Amino acid sequence: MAVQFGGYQNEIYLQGLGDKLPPFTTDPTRLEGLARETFDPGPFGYVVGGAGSGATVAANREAFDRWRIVPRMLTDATTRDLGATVLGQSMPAPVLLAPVGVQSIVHPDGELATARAAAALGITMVLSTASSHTIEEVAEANGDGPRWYQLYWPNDNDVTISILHRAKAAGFSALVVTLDTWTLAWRPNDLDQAYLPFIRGIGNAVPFSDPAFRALLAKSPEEDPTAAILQWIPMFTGTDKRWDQLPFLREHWDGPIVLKGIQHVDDARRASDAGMDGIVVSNHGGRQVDGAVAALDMLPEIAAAVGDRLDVLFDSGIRTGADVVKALALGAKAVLLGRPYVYGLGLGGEDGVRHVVRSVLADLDLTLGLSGNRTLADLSPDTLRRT
Ligand SMILES: Cc1cc2nc3c(=O)[nH]c(=O)nc-3n(C[C@H](O)[C@H](O)[C@H](O)COP(=O)(O)O)c2cc1C
Ligand SMILES: O=C(O)C(=O)c1ccccc1
Repeated sequence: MAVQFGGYQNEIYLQGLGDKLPPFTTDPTRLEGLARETFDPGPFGYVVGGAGSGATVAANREAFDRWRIVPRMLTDATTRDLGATVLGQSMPAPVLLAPVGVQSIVHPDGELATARAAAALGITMVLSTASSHTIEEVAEANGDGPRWYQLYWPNDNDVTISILHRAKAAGFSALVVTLDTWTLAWRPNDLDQAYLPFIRGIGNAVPFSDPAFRALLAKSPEEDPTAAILQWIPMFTGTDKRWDQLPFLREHWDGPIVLKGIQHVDDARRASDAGMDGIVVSNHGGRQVDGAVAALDMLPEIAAAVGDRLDVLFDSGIRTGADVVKALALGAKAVLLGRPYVYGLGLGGEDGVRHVVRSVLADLDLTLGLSGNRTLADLSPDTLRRT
């Protein structure tokens, strides 16, 4: 049975009869403003921020704005099925939670809250290598929920193997390898406040918990946390990685592998030629290359080139149900939600994440139906008009 995500609408109206309001806004585009009022300036600047002038953060949104949905009438779309199959896994909706590091900077429960919210909805979470809680703790909080692991590919092979082992043993089913963040971009929001969470020892549990990494240190992370972090940072970003090293991951990861941060069609082809199972077309939410093309603008060409050979996922700029419709119509099988759920986490912990995700999914369900589409298979470039 398809989950009727649009039911959140009725639930909210009916709760209103008992004078109960939703925890905060149901409009994900207003979350940034709410977060600005409530988060500490360091964490807020970090989450909202982008590379350089912010041109690519803005471009990601402008790209969505150039596409409009063309609704169809009198179709059989009264009840929808948002079900999707990604990497052979069936999902109740084509939305995953993007890997976001150091979530404890916005809420003490961090990734544990995100894991619980995702599990409650049956939505797949992607856990960052830069998680504030250990791989094992997040897996426990996620319970029977579906989960993937995002790798920042360490330069040290023993550390990589250790992390992959732990993720597999903890029930993470797919590996998402992020390629676009082998160093951090020039990020004026963070630089102006001299704020970088993990260098302050906030938020990243992996360096402190991983036995293979600990074995490399002269002093334990408990004795000298700064030295541990300073050794971790250059190692875990994968500066020495090249295309010909992908077989190493195949050797040490028994499951599907997805490359995240693909923006050029030739890189998408290389991923496919390397036997990857999927890609995430993404510019990291505009946080890495200022002036980079909007991720959505590259999606149609990439989907046309490799969409029949691997699963094309998308992120960077998804805010509303309509945005999900647009990305799917342009060739994505599923999308990753980024900043909106992080704002939800900061505003309301587990319930806040749940509220944001339910809002996006309800909006998606209703927008899909009202535009005349019953399933995701009904979406195509023909659903949209470029304006
Ligand atoms: C605060 C923050 C931390 C992030 N940390 C990671 C990370 O650890 N690993 C990763 O692959 N992507 C990371 N990302 C990128 C997201 O996975 C995703 O690509 C991006 O948020 C999508 O853009 P959007 O938030 O504008 O939708 C981070 C993004 C933000 C906002
Ligand atoms: O800030 C980011 O975008 C990001 O990807 C990251 C990198 C290292 C640690 C935490 C998050």
